[in-house]
Amino acid sequence: MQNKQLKAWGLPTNLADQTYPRGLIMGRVVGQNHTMYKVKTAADERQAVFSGRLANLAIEAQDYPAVGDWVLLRENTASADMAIIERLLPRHSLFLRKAAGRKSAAQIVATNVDTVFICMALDENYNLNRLARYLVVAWDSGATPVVVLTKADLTNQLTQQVTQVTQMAAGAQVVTCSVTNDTWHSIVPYVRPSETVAFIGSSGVGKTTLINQLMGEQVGQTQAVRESDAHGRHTTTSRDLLQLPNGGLVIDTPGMRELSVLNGDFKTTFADIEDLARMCKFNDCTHTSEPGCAVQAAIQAGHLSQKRLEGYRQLSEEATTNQALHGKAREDAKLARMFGSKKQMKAVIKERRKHRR
Ligand SMILES: Nc1nc2c(ncn2[C@@H]2O[C@H](COP(=O)(O)OP(=O)(O)OP(=O)(O)O)[C@@H](O)[C@H]2O)c(=O)[nH]1
Ligand SMILES: [Zn+2]
Repeated sequence: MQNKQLKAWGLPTNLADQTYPRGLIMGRVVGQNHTMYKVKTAADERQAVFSGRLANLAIEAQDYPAVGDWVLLRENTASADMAIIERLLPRHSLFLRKAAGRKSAAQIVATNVDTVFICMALDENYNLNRLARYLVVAWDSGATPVVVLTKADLTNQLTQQVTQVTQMAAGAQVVTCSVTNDTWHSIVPYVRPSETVAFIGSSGVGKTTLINQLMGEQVGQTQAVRESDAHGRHTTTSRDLLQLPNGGLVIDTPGMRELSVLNGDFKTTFADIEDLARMCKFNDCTHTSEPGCAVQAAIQAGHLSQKRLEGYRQLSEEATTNQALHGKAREDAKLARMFGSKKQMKAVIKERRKHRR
């Protein structure tokens, strides 16, 4: 009974079929504001905090609940309207990025997404390398990417751009839309009842505008918080999962100034290059000047662009660097947990050495 309502919110069969400890209530995280979560249960929508944070248990960003997650709640006897998220249920997709700044902490963008709309505007936002960046992260998330070229009314090179994007996004569907005419309908077939879609892309590409179109008559009721940024523009600052009139579920994400790659799926995004690389004479070919390099041969023959190879190289190097940094950040976090802080850790080590002498 309970499950039927939750299925409308995207509850997958494998989670619905499990038995859970008595007294726990299942729900989906539909909003988050710092440490406070908004959870939709079959009966209501309630505020909750995460037990892992209270107990200082969670170690990594991935261990925290995020918008899109399925969780188990425990009623809080001390405070009737504040529940506790006791358990985070397994995810079928996880969109992760490196948090802004030099520290290489991972940050969850959204979870349990079925289709991710990678939005790129056909104005000065148009950038094929950035698109590749979004694609490697999106393919890695487990969701299916669809490239949405927005503001089609602002370009006079539509055909050429669509061709370039289609080549770059091999394997992913590409649609164009504009809200000034009715072409925004091109995204509608991907928004199916009980399935979750997420919109990602730079700030200002028109994500919220598209969501408002999907909301139809409910325009203005999107709950995303709109705040003015430094340039006085309105921008999305919180993440929310909304139910559309057609039963589809949508997650708006704050615009990203930069999407740094932590984990990426290069096999899918750059399948052409990875296929060629397997035919190189040397296993560790760097595709620069080695004899028998199939990648360079493809460039000479005009089957592959040098620019694409450079984009591939840059992104995979970035992923390697970020993973190394991330590994170090994880190690530091572990030490901090064991010793309180790096300073304390050093004090402990010093103390031990003294005793050994
Ligand atoms: N010309 C044109 N303008 C559009 C189109 N879609 C959106 N815009 C405009 O672009 C601006 C930014 O749109 P938003 O929907 O707020 O962009 P966003 O991606 O949600 O931005 P963030 O919330 O900062 O991430 C607004 O002024 C919209 O009116 C379009 O198809 N054509
Ligand atoms: Zn090679």
